[in-house]
Amino acid sequence: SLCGSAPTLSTVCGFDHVAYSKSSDGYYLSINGQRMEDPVFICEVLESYFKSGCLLCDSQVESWRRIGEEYCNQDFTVPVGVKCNPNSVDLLRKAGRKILLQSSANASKLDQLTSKSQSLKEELDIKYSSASDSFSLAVPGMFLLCCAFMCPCFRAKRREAIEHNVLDRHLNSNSTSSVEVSSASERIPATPLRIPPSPSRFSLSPQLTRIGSVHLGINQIIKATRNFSPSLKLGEGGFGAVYRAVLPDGQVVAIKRAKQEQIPALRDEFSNEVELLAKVEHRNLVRLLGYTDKGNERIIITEYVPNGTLREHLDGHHGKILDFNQRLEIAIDVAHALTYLHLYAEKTIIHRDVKSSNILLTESYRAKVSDFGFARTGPTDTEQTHISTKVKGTAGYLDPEYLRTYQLTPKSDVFSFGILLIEIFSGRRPVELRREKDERITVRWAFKKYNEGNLRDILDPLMEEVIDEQVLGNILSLAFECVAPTRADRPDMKEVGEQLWEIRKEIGKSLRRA
Ligand SMILES: Nc1ncnc2c1ncn2[C@@H]1O[C@H](COP(=O)(O)OP(=O)(O)OP(=O)(O)O)[C@@H](O)[C@H]1O
Repeated sequence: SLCGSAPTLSTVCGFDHVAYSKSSDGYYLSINGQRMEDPVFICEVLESYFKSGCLLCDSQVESWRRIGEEYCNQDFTVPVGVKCNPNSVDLLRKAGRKILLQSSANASKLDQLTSKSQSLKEELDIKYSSASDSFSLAVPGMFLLCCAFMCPCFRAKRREAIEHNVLDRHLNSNSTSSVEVSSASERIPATPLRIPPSPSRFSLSPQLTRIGSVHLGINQIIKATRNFSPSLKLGEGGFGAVYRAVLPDGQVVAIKRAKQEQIPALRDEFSNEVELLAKVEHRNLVRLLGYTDKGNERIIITEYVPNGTLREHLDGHHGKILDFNQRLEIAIDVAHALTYLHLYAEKTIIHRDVKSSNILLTESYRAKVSDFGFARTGPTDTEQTHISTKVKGTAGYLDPEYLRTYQLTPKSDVFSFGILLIEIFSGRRPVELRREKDERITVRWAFKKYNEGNLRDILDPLMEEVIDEQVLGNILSLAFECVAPTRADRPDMKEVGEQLWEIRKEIGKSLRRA
């Protein structure tokens, strides 16, 4: 069978190091040390190999063809005139250049960006155990970095995993969960800039017991939440369940209780959230009021934000649909919150998990950024441009450069914000696997529409207003700047906030003129 012969399925076709390995859960492909898993682009890329002539050089071409047939349900016929090309890297590069000439520089950047972030997104969705035996093949990086293959023999199992992890997460549930790539810290990124993981995650200090304005013992918390009554449960995230509670003085708070079974593993996350929340005070950030770190309980008490999450509103779960101005105000609020974290908090704070389910809304539709479970303090030393750390965050919002290098900077939040901005105005989640193939990656789909001049197609169809195309264009081009594949090309959060503010001012002026 194909899988039986899989370890001999080796191709030399370029310069990237690609390992086809076996682990306890089946076969997988990794490129330059990165495990890859991408059901969306897999067939596109396979096709591109055939078209380039790359796979034709491979004695295993028949096996590859069978993968195409079985996995993609497609017959990858080789285009007439294409011959085995051992230098297909050049060929692919030329193809790349042609694309570059055809579209704007941004278009090509975005192409790389979306494909990379998508493949890595999938990688994040499924955690693997480490590989046992492996072999290598080399293929053109430009395409392969974007994508991955699957052996048909592990297809069924993989599909199950993908369906479970990705479809459930993105389609069947209303929230997108945060994940951690636990193997990341073990990998050596290909960068001379890498520094050892920073010990800057400071531990709980005695002063912290004095933080916040709410001091409750565990018994008082049990009373306030009616023994963590399911009827008071607001939701559940990676850290644990969140309850609404009324304190004896009438104050309404949110109580976040760590999952019992995960307390040892959550210790870092708990202290992280507490310490960071304790240091921030901004009207667009959820305020920490108190915490309990006793015995077998880890509990955080925060300000209660009464109007649900941004994602729920985009899904129409709260009845009224957010109008254009409300969406713009929400985007500005989030930009302000992140600017504060990056620039004005006691230390640079990188949120690392900016997403629509972490944006809570007040009754007047002002946004508050919550969930600091993954937040990290940024570089402390002015010489230092980044910190190196495990990759954490949520699939679809993750900065591809951070994924590749494990170097975290505030620009990773800028990337997530760009994805969020498109989500806010399109209503679409970053990844929607139930859509047509070319619409699944929202940022890619939006960029195509934008380039074709069909800006209005991007707008959330639930919004009934007619939006000025110039305004919409300005918002979208800002979002595309934020999601530039390299952080150097992204604006910082302060500039983003200022640009959004300008856009709002322009809207005000044109309304006055009308
Ligand atoms: N301060 C709050 N006020 C009101 N509701 C809240 C508050 N904090 C959280 N919630 C509700 O509880 C839910 C779970 O929140 P939590 O921050 O634990 O997880 P999440 O962001 O949905 O997921 P993950 O932990 O995977 O990022 C939220 O979706 C929201 O509905």
